[in-house]
Amino acid sequence: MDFSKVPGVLGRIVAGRVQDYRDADPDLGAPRAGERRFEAALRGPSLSLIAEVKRASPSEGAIAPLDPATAARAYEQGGASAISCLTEPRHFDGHLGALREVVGAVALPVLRKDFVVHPAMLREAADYGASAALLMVSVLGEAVGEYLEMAHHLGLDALVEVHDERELDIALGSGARILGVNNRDLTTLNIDLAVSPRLIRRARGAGFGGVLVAESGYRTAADLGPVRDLADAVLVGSSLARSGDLARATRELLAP
Ligand SMILES: O=P(O)(O)OC[C@@H](O)[C@@H](O)c1c[nH]c2ccccc12
Repeated sequence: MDFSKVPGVLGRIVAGRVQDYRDADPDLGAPRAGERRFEAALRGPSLSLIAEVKRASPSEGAIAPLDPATAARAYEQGGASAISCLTEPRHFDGHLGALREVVGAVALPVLRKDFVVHPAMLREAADYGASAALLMVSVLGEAVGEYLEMAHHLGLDALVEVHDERELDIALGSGARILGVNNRDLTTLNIDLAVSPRLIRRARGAGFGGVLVAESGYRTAADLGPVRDLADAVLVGSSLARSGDLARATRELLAP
């Protein structure tokens, strides 16, 4: 695949990951049974929360020096339904070891949050105990369908992420069961909370029956209003990570 056309900040992050995995073995090995734990955790009568272990980001720089296992436990105590763990090292201060620590610390399903550009990244996610991996249409384009099959081969759920109508149409055609709509444009880092409601309505209108996740930029319970009766789940990182009391911040975010 040619990733050199990915624009802006996202392009720079992706270029680093392409380098990191240039010589990695693409072999996935034998098929593994899928438990679909991540998907199941997000379905439910009320809005579910995926709480993210996020120590830094390109838009905010250092966020908080979280210990991944401690942070994940606090999110679990606060009522999160799943944990997202960033493993990208250069821009998000994540690492693969954090994934294993988080998986060992909580009973909740864990998402490997990274810029997947190589099959080995999915094999690692499964080897380190993740229940799911992020696949970004802004990075993979039409190849997202192949990556989805690889994730399922490994027994992983996939959160297929989109940011605009064109990406959504690719995701809908890929066979994705879990769709995430990112309010943040990763090429410019601008946030617009109107993006998730708009694309979630479009996905439902197109007959999508899977799980829908609104992502990025949510700080308060009030912020969740526009997606409360629309999305199955929200993905929140920075505002929880920065709060100083992660369990309490999680509880307050989920309070209706
Ligand atoms: O910190 P926030 O604004 O609550 O956002 C969390 C999450 O949505 C964000 O970290 C994210 C969404 N998609 C991504 C893709 C790669 C890296 C990070 C992300």
